[in-house]
This record gives sequence, structure tokens and C-alpha cells, in this order.
Amino acid sequence: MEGVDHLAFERNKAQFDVDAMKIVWAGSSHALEVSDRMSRLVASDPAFRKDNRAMLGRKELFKNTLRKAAYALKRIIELRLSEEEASMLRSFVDEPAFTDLHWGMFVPAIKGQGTEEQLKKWLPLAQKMQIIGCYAQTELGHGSNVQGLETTVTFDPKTDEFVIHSPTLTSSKWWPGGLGKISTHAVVYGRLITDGQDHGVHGFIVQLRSLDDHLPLPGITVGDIGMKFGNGAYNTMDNGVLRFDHVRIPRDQMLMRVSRVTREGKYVQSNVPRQLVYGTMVYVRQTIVSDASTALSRAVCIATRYSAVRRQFGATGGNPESQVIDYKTQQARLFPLLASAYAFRFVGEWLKWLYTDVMTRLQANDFSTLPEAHACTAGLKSLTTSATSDGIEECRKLCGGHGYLCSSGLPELFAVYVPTCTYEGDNIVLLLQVARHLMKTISQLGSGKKPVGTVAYMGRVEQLMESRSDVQKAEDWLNPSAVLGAFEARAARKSVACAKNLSKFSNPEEGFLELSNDLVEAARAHCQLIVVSKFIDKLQQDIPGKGVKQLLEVLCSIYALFHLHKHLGDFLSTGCITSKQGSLANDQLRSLYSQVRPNAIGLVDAFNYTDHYLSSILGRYDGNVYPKLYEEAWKDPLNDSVIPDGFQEYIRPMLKQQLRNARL
Ligand SMILES: CCCCCCCCCCCCCCCCCCCCCC(=O)SCCNC(=O)CCNC(=O)[C@H](O)C(C)(C)COP(=O)(O)OP(=O)(O)OC[C@H]1O[C@@H](n2cnc3c(N)ncnc32)[C@H](O)[C@@H]1OP(=O)(O)O
Ligand SMILES: Cc1cc2nc3c(=O)[nH]c(=O)nc-3n(C[C@H](O)[C@H](O)[C@H](O)COP(=O)(O)OP(=O)(O)OC[C@H]3O[C@@H](n4cnc5c(N)ncnc54)[C@H](O)[C@@H]3O)c2cc1C
Repeated sequence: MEGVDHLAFERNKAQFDVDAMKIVWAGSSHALEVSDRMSRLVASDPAFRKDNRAMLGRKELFKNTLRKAAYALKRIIELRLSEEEASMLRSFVDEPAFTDLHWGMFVPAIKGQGTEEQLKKWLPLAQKMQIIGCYAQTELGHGSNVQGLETTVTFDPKTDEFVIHSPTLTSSKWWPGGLGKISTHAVVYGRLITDGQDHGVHGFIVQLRSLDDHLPLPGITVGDIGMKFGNGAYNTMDNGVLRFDHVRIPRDQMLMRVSRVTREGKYVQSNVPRQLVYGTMVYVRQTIVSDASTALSRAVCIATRYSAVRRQFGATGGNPESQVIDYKTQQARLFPLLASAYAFRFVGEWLKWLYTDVMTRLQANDFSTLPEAHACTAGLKSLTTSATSDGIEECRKLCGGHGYLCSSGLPELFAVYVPTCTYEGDNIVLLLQVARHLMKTISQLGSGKKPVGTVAYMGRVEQLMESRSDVQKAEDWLNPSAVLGAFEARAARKSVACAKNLSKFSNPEEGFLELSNDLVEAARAHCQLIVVSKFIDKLQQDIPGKGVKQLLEVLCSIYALFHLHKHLGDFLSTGCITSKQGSLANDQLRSLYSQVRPNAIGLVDAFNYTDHYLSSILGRYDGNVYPKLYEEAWKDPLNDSVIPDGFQEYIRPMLKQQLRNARL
């Protein structure tokens, strides 16, 4: 039935102020107002239609993306949108495009690694989109190992230029988004060579295509690397390949904040740490953590609404069948994902604060918090994207067969999302970075260096090695200090065990390789502790609105106790809790799921997503699923004709032949 809210009875069950929760989710009333306005602006404009993407061929799909990107910019200018509004509008257009890399990596790379003069020259061009840029780091042969890049950038003192060259096939740039067909410029990473000396990897601004006819400049070979996972999905992006044949650029196009080359060809390092060359990755990893909560909440919103609509089994005495959301197994799979979406939101908020703080310190030449920023962004990027990818797939299964239809929105969301586990740093490689940070922290404990920030708990390592949980009954697990105590002890003990094992190796690097599985587990335990502790910190704030804080407390406990249950082996084997305490946590979880149940629809409504943004029949706000699914099926091009193309050509003769054979 059109116009009827099939989920109204569920909405009436909510025991909290959904509008107040919307503000918490958005971050502030202002952020909610802007995101609400921008999402409606996009949803109400047919030019931003996206429900046909899975049906389009690559060329048509790509052309459509270019049209939308140009149209979005036109609307941004016409409506005089602020930077915040423009960025929100782009995110609600919800289609991976070259603009993501332009705004998300090219501009930040210049901002972070350019000198004042370079900023003055390049930023206005990029901000007005008079040039379009991408981030060309990865090569065919090397992605994770940045120091292994092979592209050479050799200074020629005779002409005051750099000569960029791809000496091998494996040195071809491979993957950069926006590079394949659109970018006019790139920040290219290559090995800087002066006077025969290799100074390692540095960034350079390179023009790739003519601003007149868009043709590649002499010496440049560039193109798209081909179709990627899933229909539609990330194929709206022109990930590219790029080769240089002795291409010359002026010396002042080396990004020179970290180090520079003088007119005479002398290599000079500034007082800024070398690692700042990796700064753009730190920035993007931080944005990816916030985006994880968005992607997971979309999937959870779809699965929760559909689980309330869907009924199977259990009809008694003329009553309808049970809603699948009432099955305890459905709740135990769905509600931890709902809790994770909120947990990632808050840890994302905190990470943004940390990043801003580090940037402010860098301006004042205080580099002390850079290692912490690297470890946190790397670890949380890894943890949240892995959990979100798995979570989207779980939501598909939670929707049964219909979840496999493109019209559920879940296949495309999954296909677009999964590369986050790989890009901006492979998730295992990043956890190993966290492990290095943890091992370094432990090795410095003896020297009296007090660990700070997210590793501060290591300062209490002796106490944490001895501590025992004092939980006696299920409700004791609702106490934040009980949860924190268990997560801190587990993380500390796993790290200390690794450090002890490492010390048995005469060659630490060999030990690190041999113990890398244990190190990854220790890093994961540390990152889960950060998520739990930042959720708990969030609850210390004043959070207005009837029942809002209470429900967030429930979600926080679910996030923590679900992980305690999932990793029970860890908690037991490290002796942080007893098996009795583990089963009490499980009892408490069941009770928490029951508390979420009446509020589930309200909690996903609080994400404030439009039907356009969700792009899912199963997740429709009004729950009117079946008529719309039925209607949608008839829109498939296969149903344009009763008899499909190919039938007369292949199947009819085959049928006839088989009939003839049978008669013989
Ligand atoms: C109106 C206007 C409106 C405007 C609005 C604007 C709106 C904007 C809207 C757009 C929205 C945004 C969306 C974005 C789009 C996303 C698309 C995604 C595309 C994806 C892009 C990519 O995919 S792009 C390539 C990423 N490719 C990697 O990710 C390689 C990983 N590989 C490594 O990252 C290194 O290779 C690896 C392993 C660390 C080893 O590094 P290594 O070899 O040097 O070796 P070591 O491990 O020895 O490290 C040596 C020492 O460096 C320390 N350190 C290492 N990293 C550090 C770091 N980052 N910061 C600090 N310190 C660091 C370490 O801790 C050691 O420290 P210490 O010596 O003190 O111990
Ligand atoms: C959709 C998409 C978009 C991208 N966009 C860009 C872009 O705009 N610009 C850009 O420059 N790049 C981009 N990339 C490239 C991306 O950053 C790299 O693919 C990524 O960093 C992983 O590197 P790799 O491909 O070399 O993986 P590999 O390192 O080859 O990984 C292969 C396997 O080896 C394992 N492994 C590697 N090293 C270690 C180790 N030390 N210890 C243990 N295991 C290890 C990994 O865990 C993984 O299982 C993009 C990639 C994708 C998929």
C-alpha cells in the first residue's frame, strides 16, 4: 500500500527521543541540519538517480559519473554552498568518482607536503578545479612497500629540471583513482636521485594531460586498468596505469616541505620528520574510519528494517508469523553490528580530534604525537574496515534470499566497500605497524619513558599482568571499569607475551617475521581496547534527550561484551577473566539484546538516511517491501520482451533437435 508506514507500529515502540539521537549521530544540531538539507537536495534531484547503475555497461556508467560530477559542481556554485555543504552534497551523491581523489588526496598531499609558495601556486588551481589531480603512489610491483617504489626522479642541474622515468614494467603506476581517464595532474611518488645518489621516495606535482585537448603530454602513457569487482560499484572510478619516458618537470614541482633540492642540486632536509611524506595517508586513514560507521550503518539500517518486515514461521491461533527480528539468533547477529556502527562513529569523531591536534602541533614544530597518530589511524582503519566489510556481508545474509538482489542495495555496497581493506594500506600490513609501536612502547618502559595517549595503560603493565576481574554477577559487566579492566589486561598481556617471545631472537627483525601472527592479534586487541574506551569516554559527556544516553550505554555494553564473547579464548588464555565470568558476560548480552529490540527501528532511523541514499527496497523507510520488489523485477531489461534475445538463435534449434532425437 502506497503512503502507508508499515513500520509505524515499530516506531511507536521506541523508548527514546529519536530526534535527539539524530543529533548525537550527526555530531551536532548544525551538522544534522546541513546533512539533512544536502541529502534531501540530492534525493529530490532526478539528475542524481543511481538505481540503474548495476544495469549499465562500463562506458555508459563512467559517462554518467562524469555528468553527475560536473552537475554537482554546477549546483555547488549556483547554490553558493560552503565547503562543508559541498563536501556533504558530494558524499550524498554516493558514487565513487575522480573527485574523491582530487579532494581527498591530491589537495591534502599538496597542503601537507607543499611549501607556502607551492600552496599559493597550486591550491587555488585545484580548489577552483581548473586542474584535476590524483595520488599516484602505488606501482604494478609495489603497493605496501612504499620504499620499494621504482619510478626514478633524477635532477638535471643543466636545465634545473627533474627527469621522471619508469625504468621497468613493474615501475608502472597502477591503481591510482582518477588517473585512468580524467586527471590533468598527479602527485607522483618516486625515488629522488641527485648526483647519482638515491634519497628515497618523495612526492612531485606532475602534469599528465594537456589543459587544451586533454591528450597525454609527450613521454606519458596513461590509461584505465580495467573492470573491477561487481557490477556498477567501483567501476565508476577510472583507476589507472601510468608510465613515464624521461618526462621533464621544473625543479619547483618537487613537494618541498620535508626536504628540497637546491638550484645546485644539493639535497637539503628540513627539521620536519621524513615520515611526513606519508602524511596524506594518515589523513585519509582518519577519514576512512568515519566512513566505516557510515557504510556499516547503511547496511544495518537495511537489515534492521527488513528484519522487522519479514515474517517466517510461528503463526499461532490466527496470529501472524513471527517477525524475523524477534529470533534471538537474528538479534545476536544484527545488534552487535548496530552497536559497532555507533562505536565506529564515536571513535571516528575522536580520531578526527586527534588528527586535528597533531596538525596543530606540527605547525608549531612539535612532532611528538606523530607516532601515536600513525599507530591509531593505521590500527583503527584496519579494525573498522575489516569489521564493516564483514558486517555488510552479514547484513546480506540477515536479509535471506532477497539480500542477494541488487535492489536490496547490499551487493553494491559490499562491492564498493571491500577494497577499503586493501587501499590506503593493507589491513594486515597496518596492524603490523601498530604492533611495532606497541613493542617499541614496551621496550622503552624500562628507560622510564612514560607511555602516553592510547598506550598510557602500558604504564600500569605490572598491575595489569596481575589483575583479576572482580565480576560476580551478570550485571557487574555493565560497569565500565569492569569492561575496561578486562580489555586493558588482555591487550597488555598479549603485547607483553609477544615482547617476551621477541626477546628470545638474536635478530629482532627475524623474530618479528616469525611472530607476526601473534603480533597482529596483539595489535587487534589494542585497537579493540581503543574503540571500547572511546565509546566509554563519549558516555561521560552530557548527552541530552529522553533515554538517549541509556540506550547508548546499552550499545556500548553490547559492543564490548560481544567482543569479549567472540574472543573469549584470548580473555581466558591470558587469565584476565574466568570461564564463569565469561558465561556471565554472555548472560548479560542476552538481556541487552532484549533492551535494544523495541528500539531497533528508532536506532536506525536516527541515522537519518533518505531512501535515495540507502538505495534499497528492503531498507525503505515505509517498510513497503513486497509490492516494490515485485514492481522492480519488471524493470529489468531482460523483461523488456517476453522472449529473450538468443532464444530463437540458440535454444529453439536445440529444443527442436532434442525433440527430433526423441522421436527417432
Ligand atoms: C568547495 C570545496 C569543497 C571541499 C571538500 C573536500 C571534501 C573531501 C571529500 C573526500 C573524502 C575522502 C575520501 C578519500 C577517498 C578515498 C579513496 C581511497 C583511494 C585509496 C588511495 C590509496 O590507496 S593511496 C596508496 C596507499 N598506500 C599505502 O597505504 C601503502 C602502505 N604502506 C605504508 O604506508 C608504508 O610503506 C609502511 C607499511 C608504513 C612501511 O613504511 P616504511 O617502509 O617506511 O617502514 P617502517 O615500517 O620501518 O617505518 C619507518 C618509520 O616510519 C613510521 N611511519 C610509517 N608510516 C608512517 C606514517 N604514515 N606516519 C607517520 N609515521 C609513519 C614508522 O612507525 C617507523 O617509525 P620508527 O622508525 O620510529 O619506528
Ligand atoms: C580500489 C583501489 C583503489 C586504489 N587507489 C589508489 C590510489 O588512488 N593511489 C595509489 O597510489 N594506490 C591506490 N591503490 C593501491 C593500494 O593502496 C594498494 O593496493 C595497497 O596499499 C596494498 O598494496 P599491494 O597491492 O601492494 O598489496 P600487497 O602488499 O602485494 O599485498 C598482498 C598480500 O601480501 C600481504 N603482505 C604484504 N606485505 C606484508 C608483510 N610485510 N607482512 C605480512 N603480509 C604482507 C598482504 O597482507 C596481502 O595479503 C588502490 C587500490 C585499490 C584496490
